[in-house]
Amino acid sequence: MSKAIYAPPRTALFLPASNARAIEKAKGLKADMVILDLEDAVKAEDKEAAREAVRRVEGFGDRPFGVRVNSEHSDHWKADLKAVKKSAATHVIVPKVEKSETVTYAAAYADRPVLAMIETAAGVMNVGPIASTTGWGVEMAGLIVGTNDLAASLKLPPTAGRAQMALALQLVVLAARGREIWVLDGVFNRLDDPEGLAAECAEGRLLGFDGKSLIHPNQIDIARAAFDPTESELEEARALVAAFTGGAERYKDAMIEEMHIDQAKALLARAGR
Ligand SMILES: CC(C)(COP(=O)(O)OP(=O)(O)OC[C@H]1O[C@@H](n2cnc3c(N)ncnc32)[C@H](O)[C@@H]1OP(=O)(O)O)[C@@H](O)C(=O)NCCC(=O)NCCSC(=O)C[C@H](O)C(=O)O
Ligand SMILES: [Mg+2]
Repeated sequence: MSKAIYAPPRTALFLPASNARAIEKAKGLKADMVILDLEDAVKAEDKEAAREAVRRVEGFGDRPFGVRVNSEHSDHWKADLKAVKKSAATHVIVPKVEKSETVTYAAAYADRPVLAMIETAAGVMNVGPIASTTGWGVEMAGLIVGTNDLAASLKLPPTAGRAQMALALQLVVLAARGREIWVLDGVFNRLDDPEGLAAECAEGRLLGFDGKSLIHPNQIDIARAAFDPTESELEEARALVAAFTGGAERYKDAMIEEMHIDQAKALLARAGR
């Protein structure tokens, strides 16, 4: 299968592969990536029909289209990977990854670039090798944090928040940046809390995530705005690039060097996507 090159998604919308209405709706939504779920969002009795839907969907225009399979410990693992192979999906999303071999297996069976979900303590402790999986035609596309399962795996009490998983989030970002692959933040469960979502997206961007995984259409615009550079960031980047002549220089009240210009150019390129 020929593989297109995509920019890292700011917004990756999950929806149950068993929900035909949501699949139709997603075609007209502005999420950068659409992910059909075969795992937690699909009831056991609907799994086969959901796989059939995955095989039938023609795609979502020129956007990346992922399918999340059930985990390697489930009875659905191989059937799901086979369905992905027969589908128009551009990526396979593998949940609860704890070792490189899982990525290798999924890549071989689904014949798609892999986004590995890191959502257990064991996955976090092994995230470096997982992000570095190579060989056997594996294309490691990126990492997604699964914050709900991670909270359960860490045995966090219901009152815990993101602060209590900060180290895990940062380890995932570090592993992805070390391999120059995508890294997406976990979902925000509260459907009617736009301020809370905006705050969590802003925090995710500050941590270095490329974008956020989403569960509802009303989350798309908020997440997209949070992960796009602001006008003042862009103005500052343009001014910095224009001012720089080389070496170490004073710019306003700070020292700038080549790496600051590279960062500014990357920001401008991101805005021009
Ligand atoms: C969470 C929901 C079950 C809420 O459903 P509902 O209350 O029915 O939504 P609304 O009535 O507000 O929907 C309004 C319209 O929008 C469409 N819709 C809703 N959600 C989606 C969606 N995700 N994609 C596309 N379209 C969507 C409805 O069909 C309505 O359309 P219309 O009929 O035209 O009015 C539901 O939002 C949902 O199922 N969300 C996705 C759930 C999911 O995929 N979960 C898996 C990913 S979560 C995850 O990965 C967690 C991770 O593993 C971890 O451990 O953290
Ligand atoms: Mg999960």
